Amino acid sequence: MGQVHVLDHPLIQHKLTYIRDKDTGTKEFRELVDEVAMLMAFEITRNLPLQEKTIETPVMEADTQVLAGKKIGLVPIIRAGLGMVDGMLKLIPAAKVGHVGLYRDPETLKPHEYYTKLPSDIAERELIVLDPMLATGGSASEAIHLLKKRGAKQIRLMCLVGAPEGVDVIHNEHPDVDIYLGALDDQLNDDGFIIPGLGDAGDRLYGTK
Ligand SMILES: O=P(O)(O)OC[C@H]1O[C@H](OP(=O)(O)OP(=O)(O)O)[C@H](O)[C@@H]1O
Ligand SMILES: O=c1cc[nH]c(=O)[nH]1
Ligand SMILES: [Mg+2]
Repeated sequence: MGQVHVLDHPLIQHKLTYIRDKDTGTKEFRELVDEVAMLMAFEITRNLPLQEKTIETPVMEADTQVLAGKKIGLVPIIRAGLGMVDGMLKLIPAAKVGHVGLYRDPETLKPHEYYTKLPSDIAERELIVLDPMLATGGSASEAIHLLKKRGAKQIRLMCLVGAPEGVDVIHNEHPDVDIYLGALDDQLNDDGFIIPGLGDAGDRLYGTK
């Protein structure tokens, strides 16, 4: 079964508080999501492989390390996942970006795909699926199914806020996928919203309420 990592760095938790606050407006919300994505990128890249490199410092020769060049792919789930891309790219600028467009039907809560465009070499890349919200898990699970159908082999999922229901769905349907969250919240309400959550991430990012 995949692991769940709650990234409890104080800066992430502090910024998440203001992301959750209903009085935070669109501009600030977008900036905070960008910043938290960057901080989460710092944590999620801890496992990147290094290789030895010998250099000359001004004083002497030194055996040091540089990134081994593992290929990364970011896959935001449109719309809300787009808000996390720039923050990730600040720390992983060489990553390629694929897009999966899904919306959740408000009645059935089932995801509907409307757009997919991926780098041609996803099978060779470690993919990080981005979406601020992991609620029922339907959207993230569908995105991961879709990536696997197109050849993806290594996938991780990164969300700002998750519900236990969504975590269970990913564990059951994709036991090979580790999940990285800013917070694991209590549960879903009757409308399928995470509580306490932060509301509708896409609407808050783009001001479409
Ligand atoms: O885990 P789930 O129950 O599937 O819910 C989570 C999904 O719902 C939201 O997207 P939404 O459908 O609102 O689309 P949007 O990003 O275009 O607003 C969110 O960004 C996730 O993609
Ligand atoms: O709480 C939720 C659940 C699904 N989608 C959101 O944007 N927020
Ligand atoms: Mg939405």
